[in-house]
Amino acid sequence: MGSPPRHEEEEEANSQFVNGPVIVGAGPSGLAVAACLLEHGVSSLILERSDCIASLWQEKTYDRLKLHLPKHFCQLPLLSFPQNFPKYPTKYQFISYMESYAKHFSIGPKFKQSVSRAEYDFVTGLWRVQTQDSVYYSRWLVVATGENAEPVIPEIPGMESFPGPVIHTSVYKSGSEFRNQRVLVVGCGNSGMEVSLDLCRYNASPHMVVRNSVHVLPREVFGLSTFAIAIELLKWLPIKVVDKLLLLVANFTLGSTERLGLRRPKTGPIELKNATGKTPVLDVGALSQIKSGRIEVMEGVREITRRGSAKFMDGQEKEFDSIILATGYKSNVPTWLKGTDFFTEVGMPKAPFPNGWKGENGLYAVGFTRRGILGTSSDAVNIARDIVDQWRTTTNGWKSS
Ligand SMILES: Cc1cc2nc3c(=O)[nH]c(=O)nc-3n(C[C@H](O)[C@H](O)[C@H](O)COP(=O)(O)OP(=O)(O)OC[C@H]3O[C@@H](n4cnc5c(N)ncnc54)[C@H](O)[C@@H]3O)c2cc1C
Ligand SMILES: NC(=O)C1=CN([C@@H]2O[C@H](COP(=O)(O)OP(=O)(O)OC[C@H]3O[C@@H](n4cnc5c(N)ncnc54)[C@H](OP(=O)(O)O)[C@@H]3O)[C@@H](O)[C@H]2O)C=CC1
Ligand SMILES: O=C(O)C(=O)Cc1c[nH]c2ccccc12
Repeated sequence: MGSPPRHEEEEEANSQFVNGPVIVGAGPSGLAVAACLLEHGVSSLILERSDCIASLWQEKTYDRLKLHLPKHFCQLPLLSFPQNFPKYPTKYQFISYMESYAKHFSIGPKFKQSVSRAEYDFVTGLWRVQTQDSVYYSRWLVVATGENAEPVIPEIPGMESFPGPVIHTSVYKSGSEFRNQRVLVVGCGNSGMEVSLDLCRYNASPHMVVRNSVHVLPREVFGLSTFAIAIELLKWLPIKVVDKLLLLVANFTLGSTERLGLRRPKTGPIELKNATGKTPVLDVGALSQIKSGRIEVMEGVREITRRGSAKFMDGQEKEFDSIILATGYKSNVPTWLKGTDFFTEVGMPKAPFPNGWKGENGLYAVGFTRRGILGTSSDAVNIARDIVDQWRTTTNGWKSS
């Protein structure tokens, strides 16, 4: 029996130099960067932990999800949505667009490659990117793992002893699994609102926890997208004024949300989005279910009991069959990217938009703008231009010196 290979020999056998950037993540952001690079003749290697592109959309979203911004805000650079898509495409249409996008540019990511560590080697001037089976070396590392890489699971006392199912919205598919159930929905962002609405359609009884304040805006006003109106107004007016107008319109069309238990933050919706990343809820029907009492708004949860009830901050106690955590997502960058202070401890670029796309030594970040696909597109164009400029001053990606 031969002795087992030494660590360095093993690494040697499974390592490869990538003549172009390594992109981590085959979501919209990774694909957009790859496409913009190919447009200028630069190829790249995408490493993706799951076995498909756009895995967030394919595997972690509910059946009834539609884009809630009009389609022209959600398309990637260089290829538009098909003409026949509705104003608010379904998730299936969005996925089919992403599939055609990858096919159009012949982008073939390496699947089932979870990046566990990446760091810059100052000696060789290369990024060393480690997955479970290989090590890749490249001059450029593009982080495209997204703001929604991992679910946020809150620590609620007693939750582990709840007798029924406790799931995060990333595994919720449809209310059909919760028919006639009393369901505690923790969180009131877009996911909490839309899951609660979906549950109503299956005759479940959702109780939605609102521990704080929330801005709810109509998705449309007089047939025009509220988001599009805001973008237009921002070209002429300061944020504070646009926020005032949005709130006027929201109060006019939706009525006061405060009396429904949905207190508004003191800061306006766009100012808050810019400062904290907190996305306002764009209402697609949940509010009318709250008004009719079919969705009950509850205060923060104090404790979950092993008997299957939840105790709330206001002293109420209610029994539930299931719990759905609509508590949002987080970046996973700090778990695998080492030796750089470009990202904060929660895995977001330190530099504010629009400057968070470029780090040092060939490091880039795409899709961390808290501006959805719109932000992704802006980052992808900037990153590709920057890398292509370097590529052109080198031979085959190597410095010609
Ligand atoms: C329910 C929901 C609805 C949304 N709706 C909209 C909308 O209507 N409009 C809009 O503009 N935005 C929307 N968003 C925001 C969403 O983040 C973007 O649409 C988009 O998916 C971001 O793309 P991304 O490529 O940056 O991230 P992701 O789509 O999350 O892709 C990141 C990829 O990286 C992979 N990955 C992560 N870690 C690793 C690792 N260590 N190694 C290898 N691969 C890794 C993941 O598997 C994933 O495939 C929505 C988000 C959610 C959760
Ligand atoms: N149709 C669409 O286009 C949709 C888009 N999205 C997008 O996906 C992204 C993620 O949205 P979402 O999943 O809603 O996540 P968000 O981060 O937007 O919302 C999380 C919610 O959970 C609450 N929360 C977190 N922890 C606790 C806790 N311990 N107890 C009680 N409440 C808690 C938060 O409250 P607090 O504010 O107090 O922290 C907040 O209300 C957003 O950008 C959203 O716009 C989502 C669904 C549909
Ligand atoms: O739905 C989302 O999560 C998005 O990221 C889309 C989006 C980008 N910028 C916004 C501002 C207000 C509401 C939604 C978005």
